[in-house]
Parts: sequence; C-alpha cells; structure tokens
Amino acid sequence: MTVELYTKGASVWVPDPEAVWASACLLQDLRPGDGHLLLRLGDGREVQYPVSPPSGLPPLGNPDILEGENDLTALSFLHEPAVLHNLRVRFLDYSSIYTYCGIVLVAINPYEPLPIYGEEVIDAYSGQDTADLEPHIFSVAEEAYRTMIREQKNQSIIISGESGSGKTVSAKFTMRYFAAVGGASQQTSVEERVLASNPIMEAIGNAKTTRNDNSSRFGKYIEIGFGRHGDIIGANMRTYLLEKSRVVFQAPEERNYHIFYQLCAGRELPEMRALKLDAAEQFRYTSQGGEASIPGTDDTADLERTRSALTVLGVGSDQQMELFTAEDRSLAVFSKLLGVERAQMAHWLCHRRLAVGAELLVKPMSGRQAGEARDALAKSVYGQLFGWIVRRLNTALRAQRERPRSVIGVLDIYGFETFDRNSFEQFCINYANEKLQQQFNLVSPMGLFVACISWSPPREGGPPGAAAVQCSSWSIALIEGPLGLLVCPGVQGED
Ligand SMILES: Nc1ncnc2c1ncn2[C@@H]1O[C@H](COP(=O)(O)OP(=O)(O)OP(=O)(O)O)[C@@H](O)[C@H]1O
Repeated sequence: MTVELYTKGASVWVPDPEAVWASACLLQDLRPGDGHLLLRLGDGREVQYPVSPPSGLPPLGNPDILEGENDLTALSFLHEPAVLHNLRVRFLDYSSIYTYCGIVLVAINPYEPLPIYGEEVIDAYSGQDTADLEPHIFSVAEEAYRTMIREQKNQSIIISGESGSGKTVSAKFTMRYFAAVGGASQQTSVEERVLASNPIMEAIGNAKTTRNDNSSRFGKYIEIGFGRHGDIIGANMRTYLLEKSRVVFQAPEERNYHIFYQLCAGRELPEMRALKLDAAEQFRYTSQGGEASIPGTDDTADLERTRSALTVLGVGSDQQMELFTAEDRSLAVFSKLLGVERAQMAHWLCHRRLAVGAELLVKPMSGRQAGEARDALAKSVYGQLFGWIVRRLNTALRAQRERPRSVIGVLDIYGFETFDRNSFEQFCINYANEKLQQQFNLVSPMGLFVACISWSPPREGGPPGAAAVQCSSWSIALIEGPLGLLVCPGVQGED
C-alpha cells in the first residue's frame, strides 16, 4: 500500500468481530512517523487505529463508482475485504450470484431456484460476445463453445469449490446450454441422453451429507463431443475417487447412496417385489446415519426418475433388475442374487485361506474380521457396479456417426473444503496442468474456471448468501498467470 494514499476522506477496511471487515473513513492525513490513523467507523464512533507504516496499514477502500463491479479485476484495490464487499453488494443489492474475476467466474450458491436459466436466457447468451453480457454460467459455456468453433480446439471448464457450493448444479447448467446450442441443427437424441445420465449418476454416486442433501461423492469429468457443425454428437464420462466407504458406513445424519433408499422405498412395486427388500431403516448399511428419509425428497418418485433415465440410455428393464439385485441383508437372498452357493458364501465370509510353506490352511476368522470381510465385499461389489454403469452410460453416449471434431470437457471436482492459497495452487497445478493435459489429453488445458462459493452449513432462515460474504475463515488465493484471482472458501466456519 502506498502511504500517500492514506489522506483525509479516504476509506479503509478494518477487521471487525461481527462483520469481519468494516468500512471506516480517515479523518486526517497519515503523516510520517504517525503510529495510528484517526478513523470514523460506520456507527459514527471516532477511533485511533494503530498502524505501523509502510506495511502495517489497513486495506484501502475502492472508489464508490466501482461498487458492485461485475469483474473483480476492474477494482482499483483487490484484496480480501474488497472482494468480499463487492460480492456481497452484487448478491444482496443486485441479486446477482455471478461475478467475473478475469477469466474466472465466481458463483455464489443462492440456495433457492432462480429464474435465470430459461430458454430465453440461453438465447440471450447464444452467439453473443460474452464481454457485452452480465456474468453467468451460460457466458462461460458460450465462451467455451465459441472458442471451440472458432479455433477448432478442445476446451475445458473447471468447476471447483467446497461441498455444497453448487459445482454439480453449475456443471448441469453448462450441459443444458451445450444441449440447447449444440442440438438444434440435427434431430438427435444425444443431448437427451447426455442429460439423462445426470439422474443415474446422482442415484448411484450422490448421498446426503451434513453439508449437502445431494452431495456427489465422486469426481466427474464429462467430455461433450461436437461434430463439424458444432452439434453434439456424443459424450464421455470419467469418474474417479468414489467414496466407497459410504457403502458400509455413514456418519450421523448422513445417508448411503440414494439408490438404496430409492429401491427400499419402491419395494412394494410389483416389479420390485422379487428383490425382497425391507424399509431402509431395517438395514445396517442404510440406517447408521439415523434418518433414512430426506425432507422434500420422494425416494419412490426418484426411483422412477432413475429407471426412466436408464431406459432412455438403453438399459432395458431386465438389465435394470440385474443391476438392482446386488445386496440384501439375508445371506440366503444375497447368495441367490449374486448367483453364489449359499454354503460357500457363508464359509468364505467367515474363513480365510493361508499359505504356510507349501501348505494351504483354512482358518476361521474372528467376528470383527468377518465383519470387515463382509464390508470389503460390499464395497467391492458396489465399486464394480458403479464402474459397470459408467461404462454402460459411455457406450450409450458414444458418438455413432463420426469422430468428434472437438470436445468441451467439464471437470466437477470436490473435496477442497479447507484449501488455502497453497493447496489451491497445488490443485491448479495438479488438475489444470498435469491431469488435464496428460491424463485427459486436452489441447487447451487452461480453460475456463468457475469458482463456486457458499457458506457452510447453509444458515437456516438467514438471508441467502449474507453469511457467504462475511465468513471470516475465507481465504483468497491470488494466482498469478492466466488464472487471475480466485476467491475460494477457506476452512469451514460460520460468521
Ligand atoms: N445456481 C443455483 N441455483 C439454485 N440453487 C443452487 C444453485 N447452485 C446450487 N444450488 C443449491 O445448492 C445445492 C448444492 O449444490 P451442488 O450439489 O451443486 O453442490 P456441490 O458443490 O456439487 O456439492 P458436492 O461437492 O457435495 O457434490 C443444490 O442441491 C441446490 O439446492
């Protein structure tokens, strides 16, 4: 900070226990040798604020004319209070959840449906220069689409943020956008199939956590393939790091994967009776979290949604039943469903084989060891099923007529709940450079970034987003180079 800027009338930000940062006005110039600033706070109080120039000075406020700027990089002073204040003004005063930060789009989770994703909005962004339009997730999608068409180069959109911040919803909106702008020229059902993959992946890979009722418990990278006319001709999905431990253990107030509750809820349907299921409360693997149902969620209706999406993707009802017949609490039913002899299953769940020299010994396991073996089997079966479904979806989504000319990849990545500047930079290095470039083999790995932000947990009854821009534990990562500045939530905490 330049000491000369601390003149009478200038505004500064000072730490505040309530509001995190409070604006204050300088009542006199800072003179050489001064050990404090004379400030007037927002409530009218005059205070002497200790300083130690040149480095120990409070951050300067931006000129009023820049209040609510739609691009953070346009601010004269870019620091934590300036960023938080600007996002807060945009969110609370302008009802804008989106703000640019150079090539990064910052998205605040509104936690309520907004009327800003309809077809008329897609039309407004389609074919437009995004610099002329308000920040929006569609502007990121449009930018990727236009650049891909113009430069015939693959593009990528990286969506990151903490759990519950809105990554999956943002990724879905980008796909909806591509389906709308890339589907009109040819009457193809590819875009329908791309969208149909969402409910299926949510059923088998999402679960209720204490932070998010519909939390994706796996990383997802979806590549949409476009033909020479810019139309969607196929898609491919890669998943990684599925949280398999959830299959056998859930923390209080959390659930196992949605599909289990959907199947239990639909157990009375004629076609489901063969599964011989009970209520979810009756099974160890679906009841450890306590509450088996989620207010506002109808598991039976969701089962229908999952099944019709499977049908759209060409998984017939017989095959669907094969998928669902994976587990049951009763050994007899379980063995029958898996097609394994019951006595053998019982034996090998309770015994293990040891090689001692040239001899093979069969030893009984303790109760704990047998429980662990059962859990390991359950996790493995679920992991295999998950992989099978992803492969099956990819077959249904694969481009049929021609090889895609170019692709847009959307990476929806979770698990950075406590990332600070260093770990975020590490994330960028790992995912933006190495993984995207080498593993995903993208031509243009430094794509567009969407940073989703929210507060955690959402505050009941509070004004949406208010806490988001006040949370003291947030950190700001200043990333040099093409990323510009990214605002990311720091460790969990409420104001
Ligand atoms: N743009 C939005 N408009 C309305 N509601 C939203 C929006 N984004 C997120 N939400 C709400 O927030 C919830 C959590 O969002 P989402 O599931 O996308 O988070 P996430 O970052 O993918 O979390 P996780 O990492 O746990 O999967 C959604 O179920 C939805 O209710």
